[in-house]
Amino acid sequence: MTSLDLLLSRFSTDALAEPAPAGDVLEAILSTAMRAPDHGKLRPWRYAIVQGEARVKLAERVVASMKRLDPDVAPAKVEKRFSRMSTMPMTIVLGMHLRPENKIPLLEQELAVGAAAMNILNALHATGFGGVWVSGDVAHDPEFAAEMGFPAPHKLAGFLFVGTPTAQAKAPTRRPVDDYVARWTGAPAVFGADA
Ligand SMILES: Cc1cc2nc3c(=O)[nH]c(=O)nc-3n(C[C@H](O)[C@H](O)[C@H](O)COP(=O)(O)O)c2cc1C
Repeated sequence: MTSLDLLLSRFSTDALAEPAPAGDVLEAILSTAMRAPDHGKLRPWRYAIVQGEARVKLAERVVASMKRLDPDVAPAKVEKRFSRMSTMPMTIVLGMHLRPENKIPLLEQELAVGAAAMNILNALHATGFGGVWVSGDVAHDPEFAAEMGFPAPHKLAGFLFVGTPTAQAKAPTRRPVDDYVARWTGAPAVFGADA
C-alpha cells in the first residue's frame, strides 16, 4: 500500500479492542505529532495517556463532570459513558497548552493541536491500530481539564480512543471531494457543498 493509499483508507472507529500500541511503536506514533505545522514553534500539544486501572479513575472524573454540568443528566447516559471510558484499551487526553499572551493567535495554537492529533490518527492507521477523536461537554469543562493537568488558560481538545479495530469497525462511505474544492479566479469562491 502506498502512503497515499494509507491516508485515503483511514477512518475513525470506536470498535476497539486490545492491544493498544506500546513501546517503540507508541513512541513513533506520538512522535508524528512533532511533525505538525506549528506557528511560532510553541508545541502546544500535550498527551495524557490513560490505560489499565487509571481508566476507572478517568471514567469517575468524566461522570462527575457530566453531573456537574447537568444535574438532571439521565442515569443511562452516565452509565454508558462510564462503561465506554473505563473499557477503551487506551485513551489519550488531548491537552492544549495555550499561551494567550503570545503573538501567535490562540486559534492558530489550537489548530496546531488539531494537526498533531490528525498525524497521530494517521500513524495509528499506518501501524495497524485505530482510533477516534471524541469530545463532548466534558471536554470543555474547565474543572475537568484542570483535573487532567490543564488548568486555564490551557484546555482540552478532546480524547483519542485508541486500540486495535475489531471486525465491527467499518469504513464509512465518503462524499467526493469535488464539492469542497473550487478554483478562485477573482470572485469569491463558491462550493458545491454549500449550494
Ligand atoms: C474536535 C473533534 C471532536 C469530535 N468529537 C466527536 C464526538 O464527541 N463524538 C463523535 O461521535 N465524533 C466526534 N468527532 C468526529 C469523529 O472523530 C470522526 O471524525 C467521525 O466519526 C467521522 O469519522 P471519520 O474520521 O472516519 O470521517 C470529533 C471530531 C473532532 C475533530
